[in-house]
Amino acid sequence: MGIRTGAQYIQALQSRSPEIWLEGRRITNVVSEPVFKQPIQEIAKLYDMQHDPQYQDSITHICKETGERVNNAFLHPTTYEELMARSELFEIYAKSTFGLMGRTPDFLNVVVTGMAHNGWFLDQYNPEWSVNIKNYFNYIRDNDLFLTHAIINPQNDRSKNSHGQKDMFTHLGAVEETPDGLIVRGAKMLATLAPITDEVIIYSFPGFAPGDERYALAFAVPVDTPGLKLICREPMQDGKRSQFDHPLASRFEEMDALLVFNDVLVPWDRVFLYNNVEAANLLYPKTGIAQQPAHQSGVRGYVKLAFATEVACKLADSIGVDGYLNVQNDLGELVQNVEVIRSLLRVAEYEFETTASGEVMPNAAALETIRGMLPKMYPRAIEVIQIIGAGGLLMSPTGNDFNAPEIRSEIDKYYLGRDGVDSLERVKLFKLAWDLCGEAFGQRLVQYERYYTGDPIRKRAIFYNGYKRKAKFSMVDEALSVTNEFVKDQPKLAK
Ligand SMILES: Cc1cc2nc3c(=O)[nH]c(=O)nc-3n(C[C@H](O)[C@H](O)[C@H](O)COP(=O)(O)OP(=O)(O)OC[C@H]3O[C@@H](n4cnc5c(N)ncnc54)[C@H](O)[C@@H]3O)c2cc1C
Ligand SMILES: Nc1c(O)cccc1C(=O)O
Repeated sequence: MGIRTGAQYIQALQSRSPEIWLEGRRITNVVSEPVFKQPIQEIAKLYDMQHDPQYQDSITHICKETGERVNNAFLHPTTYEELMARSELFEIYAKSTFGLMGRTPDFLNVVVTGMAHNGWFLDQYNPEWSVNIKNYFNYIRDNDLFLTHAIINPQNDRSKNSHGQKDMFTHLGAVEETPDGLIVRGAKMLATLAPITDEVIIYSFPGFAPGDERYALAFAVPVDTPGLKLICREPMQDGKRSQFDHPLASRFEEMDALLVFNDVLVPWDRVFLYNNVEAANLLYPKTGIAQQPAHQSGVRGYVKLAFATEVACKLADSIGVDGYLNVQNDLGELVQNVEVIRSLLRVAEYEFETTASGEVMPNAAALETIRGMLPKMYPRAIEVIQIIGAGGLLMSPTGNDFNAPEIRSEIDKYYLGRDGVDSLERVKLFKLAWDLCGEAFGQRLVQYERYYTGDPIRKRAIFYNGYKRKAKFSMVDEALSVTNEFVKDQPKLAK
């Protein structure tokens, strides 16, 4: 089939009935549920862009294997040009949502592309696993599917491993093997956008210890597989608030869900890894499934940071405060942060790395630096919006107030901005800013940037330890060499 349209994506959602729970209600028709309606439209738009002549050549290509047109997320990059074809896709998709939706279909499609093309890794443990992931890759590519994923255990007692939790199946684990497949039980989090996806893929960040064998798993199943429950967090909008009052929150909320597996059967051909702690721990660092999606995250994060920076600048200009030195200092800092991320992305792409199997990967150090810096830069951009908007952010009237003739003249008089900025323009801008910096929707966006890639503190520590393993510190040795002769009888220290 190749690339789907938005209508085909929505039709597929309508054809299934996954077990979705939202505020204590079982959702029977996800497409007509107000909370999901607009986010579904935003994803459908991405599918439609694949057919739009303005974007088609930038975000899709003809698959060499099938001759069909498929999305660039399924392009296995072996050249710089192919890496950039993916970069272009990431940027076009991110701009379509101002970077506010992190788990658009390209993200996990890139993960599966990476996993499937690193079959050598799974082959070492079980050749069937690499065949399974390759077939799965072909399936999602040719049907243009949208995946969610859950790679974290539920947050119960983090001081204990999976096998040390109170109940053996709090964390998702294998219960038994059957001729048809593996029976799995327990929960996994945090499956962003799960209710409006086609398939669920499970694997894990490293961290398994001996004894965790039953939890060392990777597999994929359709989102409506019997026994799989999706328990949504509280929504941050009800789907009925106006786009005037909440121009971002009303459109771009990504629902997050806990996935509960109640003795779910995973067919053997959908098992990619099982019962192997070493393989589960090495899958993420060894196969590029960290590096390739970090390219998507970096580009998307760049767009989101640039968007928040634009909002801060427009806000300051609209009320005539951007002539003040303190405000210029804050805004200049944000613009420089955007430039830092843009530059790091270019380094990641120009200084690409080619693996032994010929896969071109964006430069790991540059991507990891983005991963380390965005969790600080994005919250800072939001803080600057809060500081510049100050009390005004809390004072916006609603769209209905503009439509009430009895107060319209007061609204127009007391809500206008600097010369040339009328009340409507100023209020619209402040509402946009409040969605980003005040609403629960905006707070989730901050939390996403802090944690989407794992704990930023531990990630930075891993980054430093990797640097230290390779570093020679030769400049320091060279600088100290002039002092070598000064002290007589220097102790000979082992290097
Ligand atoms: C909005 C959002 C969307 C997300 N979407 C997805 C998704 O689609 N799919 C998915 O799989 N995941 C998703 N994630 C999950 C993300 O991967 C995790 O939030 C992240 O890995 C951190 O894990 P945690 O939330 O369980 O925090 P925890 O690991 O429980 O950490 C809690 C606190 O304890 C500290 N801590 C915990 N353990 C240690 C330790 N061993 N050493 C030192 N300090 C420790 C941490 O530093 C942190 O301060 C999402 C997260 C967010 C916020
Ligand atoms: N956060 C990630 C994820 O959820 C899946 C794959 C990779 C990442 C990452 O940031 O490395």
